[in-house]
Amino acid sequence: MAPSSFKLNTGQEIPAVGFGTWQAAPGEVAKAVELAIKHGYKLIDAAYCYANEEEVGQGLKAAFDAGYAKREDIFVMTKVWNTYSSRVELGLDKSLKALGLDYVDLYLVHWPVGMNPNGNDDRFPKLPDGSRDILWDHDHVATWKQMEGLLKTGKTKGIGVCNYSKPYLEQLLAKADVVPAINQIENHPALPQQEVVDFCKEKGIHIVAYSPLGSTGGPLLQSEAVNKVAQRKGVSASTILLSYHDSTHADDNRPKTVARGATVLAKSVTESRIKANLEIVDLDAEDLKILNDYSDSLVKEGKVLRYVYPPFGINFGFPDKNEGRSLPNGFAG
Ligand SMILES: NC(=O)C1=CN([C@@H]2O[C@H](COP(=O)(O)OP(=O)(O)OC[C@H]3O[C@@H](n4cnc5c(N)ncnc54)[C@H](OP(=O)(O)O)[C@@H]3O)[C@@H](O)[C@H]2O)C=CC1
Ligand SMILES: O=C[C@H](O)[C@@H](O)[C@@H](O)[C@H](O)C(=O)O
Repeated sequence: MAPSSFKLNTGQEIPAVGFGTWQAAPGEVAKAVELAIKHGYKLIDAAYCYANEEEVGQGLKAAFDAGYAKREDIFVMTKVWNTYSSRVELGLDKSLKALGLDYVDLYLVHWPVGMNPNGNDDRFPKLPDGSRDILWDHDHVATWKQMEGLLKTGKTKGIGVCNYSKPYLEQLLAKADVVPAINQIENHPALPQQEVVDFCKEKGIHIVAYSPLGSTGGPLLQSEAVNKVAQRKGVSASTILLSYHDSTHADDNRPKTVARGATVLAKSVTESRIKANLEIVDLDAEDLKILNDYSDSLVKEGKVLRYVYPPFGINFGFPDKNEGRSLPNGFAG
């Protein structure tokens, strides 16, 4: 049986399946969050950068007012955006105000990068040539030190990161007093990211997989390997892509490689999909072999599919993206 939650290194329980809010447009995200909680989601993922936290907050309030859940039963996480990387408490205060909450369950670094806090836009400052206004001397470890300071404020119960590769995590852990509770990364059979997944497991950092369907429009739903498993199981391709993360050792005889034991976040503003995405099935060794063979072949051919890679121009240390400039305390190359 797939687990319904995982224990973090903070002692908190994080649900196995969560609800994403990126690109959920104003006008639809409040209802989507309310419906998600109504149908049983216990984890909501937000971010300052999504510019829709106020509506996410309205959805939370509507769900609480309707009695679908209590605040303490819902795990809420949000993220500090890059223009706030040197003022993380201000970033958190703004998110809490927008969400209408007095604490979040996890506060995350969204990307290990700083962007000009005094640039021409609050979220996406640009230079005259149209490129992002990056702080090239930004030290992502200094941001983490500020994150650690938040724990004593009571405004967040835990802290974590997103989009950290193994080399970046090594830099962070060398100077950290608090090990991140989670690393939220793009993860699916077409981007297994085994290097960072294994490293996180070794360090007690829980993986939260984003864009499990391949992000906008769910392109991975067309994958042949995924559909083959879906047919074997008599379920939809989306159920397979979501179950891929949650599968653990129901049966200890399974090869270790099948146990990802990660939390997965899926986004939808469509009620039928919101409901359907809660369905998790147990994948057996043969199912996982089909998916893992697909992953292995993409890795071997250098053809993994990374759908979310914003144009920062920075080398974040992911093996499939060895390009861009390095940051101090970042990827050494
Ligand atoms: N930390 C980070 O940097 C990142 C975090 N995230 C988080 O992860 C969440 C999930 O990732 P996201 O990139 O949104 O992409 P997903 O992989 O969740 O895919 C979302 C897309 O798939 C569609 N969809 C959802 N369910 C189904 C279904 N059952 N059948 C067919 N289509 C479906 C949605 O359409 P529709 O809504 O129209 O139904 C939408 O177009 C984000 O919303 C965000 O919270 C994501 C990216 C980066
Ligand atoms: O969380 C989702 C993604 O990371 C998203 O926040 C970024 O891709 C952002 O839109 C950007 O362009 O930098």
